[in-house]
Amino acid sequence: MINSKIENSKSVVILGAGAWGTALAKLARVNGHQVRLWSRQDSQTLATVLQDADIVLSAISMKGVTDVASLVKSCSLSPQTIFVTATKGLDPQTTRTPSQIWQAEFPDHAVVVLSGPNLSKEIEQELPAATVVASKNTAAAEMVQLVFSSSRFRVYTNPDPVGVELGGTLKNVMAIAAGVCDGLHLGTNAKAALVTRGLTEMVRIGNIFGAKTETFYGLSGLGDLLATCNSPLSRNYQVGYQLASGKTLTEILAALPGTAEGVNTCRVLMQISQQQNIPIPITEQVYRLLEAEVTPQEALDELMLRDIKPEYNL
Ligand SMILES: NC(=O)c1ccc[n+]([C@@H]2O[C@H](COP(=O)([O-])OP(=O)(O)OC[C@H]3O[C@@H](n4cnc5c(N)ncnc54)[C@H](O)[C@@H]3O)[C@@H](O)[C@H]2O)c1
Ligand SMILES: O=P(O)(O)OC[C@H](O)CO
Repeated sequence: MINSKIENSKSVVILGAGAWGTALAKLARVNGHQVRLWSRQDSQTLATVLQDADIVLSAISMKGVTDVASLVKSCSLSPQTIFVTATKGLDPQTTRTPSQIWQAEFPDHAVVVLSGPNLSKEIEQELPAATVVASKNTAAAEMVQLVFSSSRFRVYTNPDPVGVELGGTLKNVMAIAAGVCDGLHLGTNAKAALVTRGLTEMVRIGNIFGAKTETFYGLSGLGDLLATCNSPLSRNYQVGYQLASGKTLTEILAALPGTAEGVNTCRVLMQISQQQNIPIPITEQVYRLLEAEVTPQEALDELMLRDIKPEYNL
């Protein structure tokens, strides 16, 4: 039995009033919590909004996370305030994840990652969904679990924050590839191969960050990969689908509602792959396509004609 319609109502501040911040605000409000939604256009100062916050949840696009985290640092907060990050991206300057940025700014606070197969339009329509909240601080993750759990939003805890965070981040690049695959009408076999080999590539990158392999087989990895690679509601999938139809990236992004984080993530992953010398062939072809160095058909041919090899390096 979920007891999240708490006697003990929490004060939740959500930073970022875009599609995801707004959907998460609604979920916490339905459970009886006091929710304040802040965006950079807000007439109230951030310091006023943050007063007495039990939970500060960031649903800011990756490009704003570093600036907003340092803005929050200039405000006064209780030492018990829990930070939650729901951003799915990587910092292009440092290659850090959003939780690593928040934890570096607030080393004495608990930081929780929230990530899963959560297309915000479906959640706004009150369709059932599940997600994961992950932290090294189990009590903090359990508090966030209670705040958001309901009969239509099932929240699991997990002790591998970076693994949970990277599942949601890395699948965005695969969703661009899946959109291309569907846009080219390559069929179900091709899509299954792409998603499965994509997951192998996600695990390879995740292990460099210290993420656990098994985390990628859960909701935040495989789960979000399946949702995003199969739904036209995904902005990342839309980028790939429209690239396959011959549009340029500039044209696509100009008309896209909201953020497609996979574009920036793909560029950051290329830096990591060069520094660490790890093979990420699908990501590399998505990168070359985004940079207009190859056509969708050429990217496909490059992938199909790579050296043949065993499925696993045992
Ligand atoms: N929409 C979804 O279905 C969904 C689901 C799960 C996770 N996410 C992730 O959540 C994040 C936000 O996605 P979204 O769909 O809400 O995007 P969005 O484009 O609808 O909203 C982004 C928000 O970030 C804010 N922002 C951007 N740059 C900023 C800056 N420099 N300073 C302050 N604020 C800034 C914008 O004002 C806006 O409020 C992304 O990382 C996305 O991957 C989205
Ligand atoms: O619209 P996208 O591609 O950013 O995907 C949204 C969420 O990450 C799905 O879980």
